[in-house]
Amino acid sequence: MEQPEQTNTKAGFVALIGAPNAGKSTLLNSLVGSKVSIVSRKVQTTRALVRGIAIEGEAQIVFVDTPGIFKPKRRLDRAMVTSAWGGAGDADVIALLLDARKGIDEEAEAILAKLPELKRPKVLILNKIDLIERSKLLEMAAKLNETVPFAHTFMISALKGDGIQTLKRQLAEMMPEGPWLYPEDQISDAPLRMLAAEITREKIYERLHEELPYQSTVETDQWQVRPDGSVRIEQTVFVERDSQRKIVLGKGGQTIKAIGQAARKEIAEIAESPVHLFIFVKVRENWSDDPERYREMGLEFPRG
Ligand SMILES: Nc1nc2c(ncn2[C@@H]2O[C@H](COP(=O)(O)OP(=O)(O)OP(=O)(O)O)[C@@H](O)[C@H]2O)c(=O)[nH]1
Repeated sequence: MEQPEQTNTKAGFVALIGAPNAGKSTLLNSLVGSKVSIVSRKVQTTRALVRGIAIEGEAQIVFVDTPGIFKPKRRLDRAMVTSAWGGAGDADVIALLLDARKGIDEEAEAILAKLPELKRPKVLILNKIDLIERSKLLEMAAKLNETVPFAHTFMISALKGDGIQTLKRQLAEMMPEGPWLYPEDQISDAPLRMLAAEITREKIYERLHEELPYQSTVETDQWQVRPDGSVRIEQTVFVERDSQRKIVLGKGGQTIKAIGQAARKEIAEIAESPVHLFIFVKVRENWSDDPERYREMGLEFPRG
């Protein structure tokens, strides 16, 4: 793994919580770089989706999205809200991103009421400060800090780049010491790999959720850009029993074929290039107890 040789590296997860339009994508783009914008498509079935990986000095900061927390609408979203909060609870830092111009609306209040349940360090990020008077901004920050004790409050304009460097530096500071979670040469496509896995998982779920509730996980093992610009992707679906493997494959491989076709189409859209997708189905007992599988999903293995 390529990373600075010193032992004082830091790495961790930041759960970025923000209502639609708060400016999450804009912020991630300026923290992480251009690649992440490709990943703005919402996959709402996920527990925690890696949206981008930023490097600041010796620190690697992995931003995960916790979708569905704000006003979940679809049935599946509602079912995932509990675990989305769980995902945020596993993060090293929880960052609440609010549109300062909107003030503290109903959605923000609902989040603020739940935040204290998560026993992790929290930071407040007030975005779009270019659109609001300073006195109003300070008033809002004070009010929010009365409700929830935030470790830090940042006032930024994601669009104009104001306050971004300070935010990045402070988040890096807050990461726990430890080796980097992703090798440097994989950083740019890590969110895409993860998203591609999520898409395939979504397709499996859509077709088989009655027969296969939460018993499969998907990993992207290979993401190789070929000279003609197409991408060769290999994924593995892990199930817990051979009977489940048979279900995923279907009669004469029909089910996995249909899943693969649907997934390939969507992955090609996010990759913005033709995709050759190869899916393998493997039985691995107790994958849900294996820390490595969690890391692959961009999650920390639940402690205790
Ligand atoms: N004026 C101003 N506009 C901003 C700022 N940050 C984001 N915006 C705008 O707010 C809108 C929503 O921004 P997005 O980054 O798409 O926000 P998002 O909906 O949270 O992102 P998703 O998670 O992808 O849905 C866009 O039109 C942005 O240009 C800011 O600091 N100032």
